[in-house]
Amino acid sequence: MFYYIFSDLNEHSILDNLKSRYGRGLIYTYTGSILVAVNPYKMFNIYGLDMVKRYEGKPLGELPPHLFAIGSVSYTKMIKDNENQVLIISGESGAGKTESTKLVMQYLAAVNRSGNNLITEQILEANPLLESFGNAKTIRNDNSSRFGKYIEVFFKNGAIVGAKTAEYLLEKSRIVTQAPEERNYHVFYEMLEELSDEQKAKYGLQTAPKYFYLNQGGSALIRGRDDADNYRKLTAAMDILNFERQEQETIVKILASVLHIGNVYFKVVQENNHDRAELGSDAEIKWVAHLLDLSEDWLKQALTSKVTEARGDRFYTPYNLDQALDARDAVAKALYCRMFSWLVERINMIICRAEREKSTSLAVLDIFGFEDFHFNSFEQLCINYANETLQFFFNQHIFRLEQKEYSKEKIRWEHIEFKDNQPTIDLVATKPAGILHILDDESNFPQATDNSFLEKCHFHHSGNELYDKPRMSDPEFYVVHYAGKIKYNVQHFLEKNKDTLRSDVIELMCESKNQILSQMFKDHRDRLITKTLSKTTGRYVTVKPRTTTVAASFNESLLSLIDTMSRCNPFFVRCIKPNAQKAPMTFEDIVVLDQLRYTGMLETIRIRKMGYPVRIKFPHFIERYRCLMKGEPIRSNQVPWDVCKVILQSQGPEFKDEYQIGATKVFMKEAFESRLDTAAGAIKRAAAVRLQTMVRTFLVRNRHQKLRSAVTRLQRMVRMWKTRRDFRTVRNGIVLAQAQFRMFSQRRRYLKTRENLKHRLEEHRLHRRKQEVQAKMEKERRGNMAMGCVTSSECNAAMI
Ligand SMILES: Nc1ncnc2c1ncn2[C@@H]1O[C@H](COP(=O)(O)OP(=O)(O)OP(=O)(O)O)[C@@H](O)[C@H]1O
Repeated sequence: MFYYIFSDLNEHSILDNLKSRYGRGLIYTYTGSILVAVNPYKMFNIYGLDMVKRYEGKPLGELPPHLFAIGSVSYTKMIKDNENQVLIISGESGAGKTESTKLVMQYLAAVNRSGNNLITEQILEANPLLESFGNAKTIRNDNSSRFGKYIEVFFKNGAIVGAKTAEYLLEKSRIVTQAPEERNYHVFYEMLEELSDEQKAKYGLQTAPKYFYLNQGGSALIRGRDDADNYRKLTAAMDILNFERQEQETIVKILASVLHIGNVYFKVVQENNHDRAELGSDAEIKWVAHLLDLSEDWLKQALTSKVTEARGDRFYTPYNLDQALDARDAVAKALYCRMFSWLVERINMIICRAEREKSTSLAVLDIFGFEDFHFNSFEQLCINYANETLQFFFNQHIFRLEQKEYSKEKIRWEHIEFKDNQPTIDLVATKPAGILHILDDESNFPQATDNSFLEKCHFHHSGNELYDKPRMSDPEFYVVHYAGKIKYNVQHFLEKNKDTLRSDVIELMCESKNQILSQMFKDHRDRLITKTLSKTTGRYVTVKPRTTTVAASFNESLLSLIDTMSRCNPFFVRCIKPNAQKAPMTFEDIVVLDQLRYTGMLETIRIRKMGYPVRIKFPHFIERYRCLMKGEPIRSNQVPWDVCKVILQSQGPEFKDEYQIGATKVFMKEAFESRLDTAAGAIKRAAAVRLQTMVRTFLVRNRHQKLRSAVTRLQRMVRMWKTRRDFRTVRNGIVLAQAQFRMFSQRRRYLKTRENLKHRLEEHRLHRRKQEVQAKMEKERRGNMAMGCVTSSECNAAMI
C-alpha cells in the first residue's frame, strides 16, 4: 500500500486532510514528497528502536508518513547515489523544528554502520550543549532555539565519521533584555541552580533574581524543566566532547562576568555643562576584572568613555548615561556571543575529523520560519529575507521536480511559465539598491540616521509594486513577501545593523591574561583583518576592512549556505504549530492555514496550478471515468493510453488544452477534473437508480436469480466508482437492496426448510406404515403356517 496522501493539492484539501489525520493522532502527512509535521504537544510512542527498524531502508510511501521515513530515504539515497543530502526543517517558533532535528539525528545514530560509538555519542551530546547556550524560554516556546543551525553529518561507507555545525544569527538582545514571561539563555539559570555555595562564592555569584540580566522577564523557573539536572547534563556533555578543565572554568567565568556586568550601574555627573556617566560602584567591576584577568582601569575606561586615536595620540570622550549603558551591554553581548561562536568552533574541532575527505554528508537545516509580528524590526527583515531566499531554493526544487516529472512523462512543457520570488529577493538584498545594501551604505556613513535610510529606500523603490510607503509619515516601509505583505519599522535599524562586536571591546578582551579568553577574541580579530598581497612590494599587507555589518555578514553566510545546499539533494519537512496555547492535540484552522502559507506550501500549489496539478495513473483514471465511454466496451487490443484518450475526448474538442496524456499518467487542470467528476457522477447516479429499480422489481416478482445478478452489479459499481459523492448514493442503494435480498433469502431458506420437513415427515409416516404392513403380513403368515395354508403372497410367488 502506498501512502501518498495528496495527489491533487489545493489549500482546503490540505487543511482538511491534516485536520482529519491529526484528529486520529496521525501527526505526519506527505504532500508530494514534502513531509508536514503537525506538533502534537504530547509525546507519542512512535520513535523507538522498533520504529527505526521498521522504516530502515524502506522507500518513501511504503509505510505511513513519518520523520524516520525521510531519514531512511535520505540516508539510503546518500549511500546508493553517493550524493550529499539535506533535510530542510522549517516552521515558526514552537512548531517542532528542534525536536524533529533531534529525532533525525537519533535515527542516523541508530542506523549508521559505524563501529566507533564515541564519535556518534559526541555528535549527539553537542545538541544539549548548544541547547543550554542557544535556547531560551519565550512566550511561544519554553525551549526556543534563538539561533539557526545547519548540521552536516559526514559518512563513509554508511558509517558516521564526523559532523559540523554552522550557526546563524544568535539573538543578541536576549543577553541584556528579556520581555515579560521570557528568560535569558538557559545556561545562566542552570549554572546558578547547580553550583554549590562554595563554587558560587568563588565566582561571586548569587541567585537568579539578583541579576538584572536574569530578572526582567519575571519568573526564573520553567514548569517541568529541571535546570540543575540540565547543568549536570551540560558538564557531562563537555566531558564527552573533551572540553578541558580550564576551558570549562573559563566558560563559567565568562557567564559569571556577564551577570556581574549587567549589575553595573552609573551615576550622572555634570561636567562643563555636559552630563557624564560615572560608575556607581566598583564591586561588579572588580569581579569582572578578576574573573576575566583584565586590567580594572581599562575595563572602567571602556565602560565610561570612547577612545579615538589620531596621529598616535589617544583621546577619551566621556559617555553620557545612555552611551555608558550601551557600552555595558555591548561588553556583555560581545562576551556571550564570542563565547557561543567559540563553543561551536570548539565542538566542530572535536567532531569534525580529518576523515571528512571523500565522505558524503547528510545535513539538517533547522532555521527560523517567516515572522510577522505587530512590530517588525531589523531582525524580522533578516529572517524574512532568509526565508525568501530559502523559498526561492524550495520553488526551484519543486519546479525542477515538476520539470523532471513532465519530461519523464513526455509532456509538452514549453507553455508552462513559472514565476519565482526573485524580484522580492532583489528588493531586500544587499545587491545595489537593495534595502539591505542601502542600510549597509548608511551604516558606514557617520551622519546617517534611520530616517535618512528610510528616505533612500522610498526614493529607490517607490515605483516597485513589491514595495510600499505608509500613508502617514510613520517610520515604516512595506515589503510584499511570498507569504504576505509585511510592515517594517525602521527604528534602530542602523544601530542594530552596526551591532557587530565593537572593536574597542575586542581589543580589551585580547589583552586578558586568560589565554583561552584572549585567544577567543584574537582569532575573531584576525578574521576581520583581511591580508592582501600588495602588487608593488609582493608582500602581504594588512587591510583595515570596511565596517562589517550584521546584514553583510548574514547575507554572506546565507549565500554560502544556499551554495552548499544547492549541491545536495533536498528533502523538506514543514513543521506546523496547530494552536498558540501549546495545547495538546488542538487544531485551529486559521492558525494552520497561515502557516501553510508561511512555510511555502501554498506557494507549491501555485506552482503546480500553473501546470497540470492533477495527475492520475492510467488504471485509476480508467476505473474512475470508464462510465464516460457510454457503454462502449474496452477492446482487448486497446492500450490504456487509447482508453484514456477516448474518455478525455468524450468532453469535446474545446477542452483539448485542459489535459495531456503522459506515459503512465493523465495530467489535468483542476477545473477539467471537476468537469469529468460531474459528468461521471451524473451517469453513475442514473445507473445506480436504474439498478435499484431493477432490484426492487425482481424482489417483488420473486425472481431470485436476476435479483442476485443485479445486486452483484451494484456491488461492483461501488467498488469501481470511488468518487465519494457517487459512492454514498450507490452505497445507500446497495445497503437497502442487500437488506431486502437477505430477507428474501431467509424466507426462501425458511420455505425450503419447511418443505423439507414436510417431506421428511411424509417419508417417516410412509416408512412407519410400511413397517406396520410388513409386521401384519408376517403375523398373518405365521398364523397360516400353523393352519397349513399359504398366504396370498406365497401364492403369488408360486404362480410366477
Ligand atoms: N514530535 C513531537 N512530539 C511531541 N511533542 C513535540 C514534538 N515536536 C515538538 N513537540 C513539543 O513542542 C515543543 C516545541 O518544539 P520545538 O522546540 O522543537 O519547536 P521549534 O520549532 O524548534 O521552536 P523554536 O523555533 O522556538 O526553537 C517541544 O518542547 C515539545 O514539547
